[in-house]
Amino acid sequence: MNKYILALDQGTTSSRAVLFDRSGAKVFAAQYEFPQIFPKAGWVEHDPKDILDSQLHALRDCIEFLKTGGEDISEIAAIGVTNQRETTMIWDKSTGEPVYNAIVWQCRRTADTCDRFEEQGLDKFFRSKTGLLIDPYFSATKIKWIFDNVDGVRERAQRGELLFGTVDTWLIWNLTGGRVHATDYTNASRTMLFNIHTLEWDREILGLLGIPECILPEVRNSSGDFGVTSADVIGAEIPICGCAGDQQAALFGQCCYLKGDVKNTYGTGGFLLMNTGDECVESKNGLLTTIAWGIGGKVTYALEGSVFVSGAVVKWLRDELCIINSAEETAALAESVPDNGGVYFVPAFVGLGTPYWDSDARGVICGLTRGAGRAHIVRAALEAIAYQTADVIKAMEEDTSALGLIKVDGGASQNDFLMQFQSDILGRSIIRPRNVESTATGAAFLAGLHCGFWENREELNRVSQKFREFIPAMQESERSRLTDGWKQAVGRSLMK
Ligand SMILES: Nc1ncnc2c1ncn2[C@@H]1O[C@H](COP(=O)(O)OP(=O)(O)O)[C@@H](O)[C@H]1O
Ligand SMILES: O=P(O)(O)OC[C@H](O)CO
Repeated sequence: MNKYILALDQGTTSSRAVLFDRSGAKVFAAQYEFPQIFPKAGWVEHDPKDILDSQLHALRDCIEFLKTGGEDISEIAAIGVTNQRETTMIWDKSTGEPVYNAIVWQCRRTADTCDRFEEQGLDKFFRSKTGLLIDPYFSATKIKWIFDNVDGVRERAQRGELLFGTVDTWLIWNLTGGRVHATDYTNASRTMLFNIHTLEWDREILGLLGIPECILPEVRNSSGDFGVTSADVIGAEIPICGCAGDQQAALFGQCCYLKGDVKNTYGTGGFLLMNTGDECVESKNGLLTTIAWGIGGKVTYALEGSVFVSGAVVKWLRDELCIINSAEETAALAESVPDNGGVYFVPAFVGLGTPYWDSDARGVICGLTRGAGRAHIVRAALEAIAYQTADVIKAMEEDTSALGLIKVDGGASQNDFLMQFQSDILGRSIIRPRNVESTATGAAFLAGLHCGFWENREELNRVSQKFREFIPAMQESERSRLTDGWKQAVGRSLMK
C-alpha cells in the first residue's frame, strides 16, 4: 500500500512540494523561490520556465528524501497540484515554448482595457456570467493583451497552434509530457472566461475578447483524473488526482465542507472564502462569486473577499518604519500596553479592497497623542489586520446570513495576540489548525480522495483534528466602541 500523497504548491514567490502521510502529517517539504520580473511600474511577470524548474526541483527533493530513507517514488500514491491563480500563460503546442512571459495576477497592465469595458457598461454582463468584477487581476484581459501585443500570436492561436493555461495547466501539461491540457473548475472560475452557471467556457465572452476556444484547457473535477506523470520527466508514472487554485485548496484543506464555513489566510494579503454550498450567491457587498471545488461533476460555490495588506503591514513596520526587528516580536509588544491608546492604523497602501473598493484610499495612522508610542502603533497595525478581516466577514454574513465555523491559516495566523483580538472583535470563536499549511494540505486531500488514499470527508476531518480555538472574551460595549473608532479611521483614508 502506498504511503504518501505529494502536493505541489506553486505560489507567487516560491514553489513548494510537500509529502503527506496517511495521518495527514507533513513528512517532508522542499521550497524554492524564483525571480519576480517587473518590466514597468505596475507590471509583474514570471518566466514560465522558472516556475516549472523551481517546482520540479522541489519535487525531486521529495524523491531524494524517499530514496535516502530507503523508499522510492512508487510510495507516492498520487500528486495534487495547487497554484497561484489567474496568472496567464500561452505556449506552443508542439514545442512547449511560451510565446511570452507569464503575466502575473498582480499585474495591472490591462487597467485601460478594463476601464473601457466598464465604460461600455459590461459590468453586469461579466458579473452575471463569471461572478467576477471587471479587473486586470483575472486572466481574460491578460490573454487579450498577449494577442494584441505579441506578433503573430493571435493568428497562431486561431490556427490552433497555441495553448493557454493558468499555472496548474502549465504544470500538468509539462508533468504529463504534453499529454494533458486541462484545468479544474476553481482555476477556470478565475479566468473571467468561464460561465460559473453553465460550467462551460462562455462563447459570448470569448467572442468579445477575440479568444478562440481551441486554446482553452478542458475543465475537470478538482478531485479527479489529470493523467499520469511522464517517466521521462520525473522518473515514474504517478497519477495526478487533484488540482485547485491555492485559496480554494486552503478552503478544502481546512475542511470547510459545510455551507457557511469560512477560511481566512493571513499572508501578505488576506484571502477569505466562504463555502456557500450549491448556492451561487451574487454579492451586494463587493464580494466575488467563485467555485470552491468541483467533485463528481457537481460544483460547490464560494464567496471571496480580499484584504490587500494583511501580514504585509507587519513587514512594513519592520522594513520601512524600522520599529520592530521581527514579525514574531509584535504579539508581545502589542500586549505590553493595555489597549490601543486611541491609535488606529489603516494600512491602505494600495487602496482598500472588500467591502470599500477604493483604489485611491491611502494609509493613515490616527489618534496619536503625546502618550502614544511604538507599542501602540504595532498594536494598531495588528488590530487593523483583524478589523479588515471583520469587515469582509460582515459583508459575507450580510450576503448569506449563514456564517459557520471560521478557520485561519497563513503566516500571521501564528500571532496569538492577533488571533485573540480577531475572535474578540468578531465576537466569534476562531479555529487555527496545528498545521497552518492548508493550501498544500488541500491539494493532497483532493488527490487523496480521488485515488482512495483517504476514504471520505469524515476521514479528512479526523485527519486534521488537531487545532487551537480562540474564544471571544470582549464585552459587546467595548467591541462596538473599538469598531466605531476603526470606521472613523477608515473614513479618513477613503478618497471616494
Ligand atoms: N508572528 C507574526 N505576527 C504577525 N505577522 C506575521 C507573523 N509571522 C509572519 N507574519 C506576516 O505574515 C506574512 C507572511 O505570511 P505567508 O503566509 O508566508 O505569506 P505569503 O504566502 O503571502 O508570502 C508576512 O507579511 C509577515 O509579515
Ligand atoms: O501565491 P499566493 O499565495 O500569494 O496566492 C495568490 C492568489 O492565488 C492570487 O489570486
